[in-house]
Amino acid sequence: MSGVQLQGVHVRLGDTDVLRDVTLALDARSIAVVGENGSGKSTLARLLSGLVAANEGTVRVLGLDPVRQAAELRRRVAVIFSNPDAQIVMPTVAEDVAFSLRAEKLPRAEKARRVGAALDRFGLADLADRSSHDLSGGQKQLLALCGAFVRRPDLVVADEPTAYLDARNARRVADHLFADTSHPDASHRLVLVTHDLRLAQRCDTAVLVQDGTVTQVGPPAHVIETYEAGIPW
Ligand SMILES: Nc1ncnc2c1ncn2[C@@H]1O[C@H](COP(=O)(O)OP(=O)(O)OP(=O)(O)O)[C@@H](O)[C@H]1O
Repeated sequence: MSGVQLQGVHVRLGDTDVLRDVTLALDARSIAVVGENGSGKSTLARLLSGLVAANEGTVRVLGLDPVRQAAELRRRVAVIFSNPDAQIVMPTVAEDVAFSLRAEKLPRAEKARRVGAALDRFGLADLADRSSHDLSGGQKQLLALCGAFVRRPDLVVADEPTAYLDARNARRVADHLFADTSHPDASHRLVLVTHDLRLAQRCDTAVLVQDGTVTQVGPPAHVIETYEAGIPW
């Protein structure tokens, strides 16, 4: 299964060339995307999730064309944002996780089993009947993750998933994102947009985005060094 391949990609939003001439071929299991505010990282994440289309160039994610094979991409790619409120739709925690499986053709008992296992795994079993909107920010992000992982995605695209979390919840969320790929619900690849450079270090490879273009790809330590060297203190 191939990962991410971009060839000469341009994305224009309004009057802005947000991504310019991006060419990438990445097969790492975890990819960090780092760079300054407004450099184009979220747009790159949205491009890989099929939420934004390229104006020029070719995009392949897991070998799929995100425009022509949008339904298949949505089935195999899960997206996590900084603000979990954008992803929580059902009144209770258990219903919200079950909602993620609505499109899966599975027997009802199997769906219930998967929801139960996912709630356990994300430490939400005791909160199953609680109102999803009354959870704390950290619990909500775990719920968003639970809803993403219950579908057993092949790729998780996470855009600053720890931005609003305290240290303990940030670590919990990160541990789930990087979870042992032998776990039945976690044999996924990860694209992680983050300003947390320690988190970026945990990835297999990193991409530096500067002013709408990818300027470096390589081991996270090298890419972070380049990024930090370019910041005027
Ligand atoms: N829908 C849009 N229309 C016009 N410009 C946009 C749109 N979305 C994003 N942009 C612009 O594209 C640029 C890149 O935005 P993007 O959100 O991808 O950056 P980012 O690197 O994720 O930033 P941050 O680290 O602050 O989240 C910014 O200048 C932003 O204002």
